[in-house]
Amino acid sequence: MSGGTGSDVTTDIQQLLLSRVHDIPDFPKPGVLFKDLNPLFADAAAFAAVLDHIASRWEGKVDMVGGIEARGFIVGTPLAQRMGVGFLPVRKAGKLPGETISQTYDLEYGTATVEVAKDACRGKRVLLVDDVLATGGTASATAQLLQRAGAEVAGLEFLLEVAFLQGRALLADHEISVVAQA
Ligand SMILES: O=P(O)(O)OC[C@H]1O[C@H](OP(=O)(O)OP(=O)(O)O)[C@H](O)[C@@H]1O
Ligand SMILES: Nc1ncnc2[nH]cnc12
Repeated sequence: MSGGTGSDVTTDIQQLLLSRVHDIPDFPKPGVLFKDLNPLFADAAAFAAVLDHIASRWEGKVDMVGGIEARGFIVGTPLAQRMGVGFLPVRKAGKLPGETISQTYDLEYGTATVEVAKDACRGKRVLLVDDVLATGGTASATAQLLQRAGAEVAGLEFLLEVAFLQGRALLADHEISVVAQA
């Protein structure tokens, strides 16, 4: 789902994914409806189908898959393996050894800083992946980070978009795809 239309196959994938999202009210703080994708990750066949769907969309168009700690690692590592490209870990502050570049951003429930190793993605076409697109703060900060690190952000892919938070508005300069919207 990139522009809001979809084939029957896409609809099947959307339904499959949505059937494996657990809504948790007031987590991690009051007023947030947390979208828990652990039921998808726990279902090998459903998760594989979703990963195959994403891989077919980006195959041949990227040199690396970048995943945002922590849930982006769950999605990004198996996706990179499927696509036959390397995985780029985008980590929260203070976790990476060596020289790093960092970017701070606001979250729906706090603030955070992401970091990448200084020379890990220079000149590479990177597909940035995460489980959820909410306010867009994490993804937008990470896209800026990768560009500052010399990468081309070839696109961004999310399993689930929390549409009412309008995170896409922060990512208007990028190609975005989401498997499903909630
Ligand atoms: O669009 P946004 O409003 O920026 O929110 C989306 C981000 O929030 C969640 O991560 P979180 O920061 O909770 O960390 P985690 O992956 O370690 O659970 C999610 O995995 C995204 O990275
Ligand atoms: N509502 C939400 N559900 C799951 N992950 C999130 N990250 C930011 N907002 C979220």
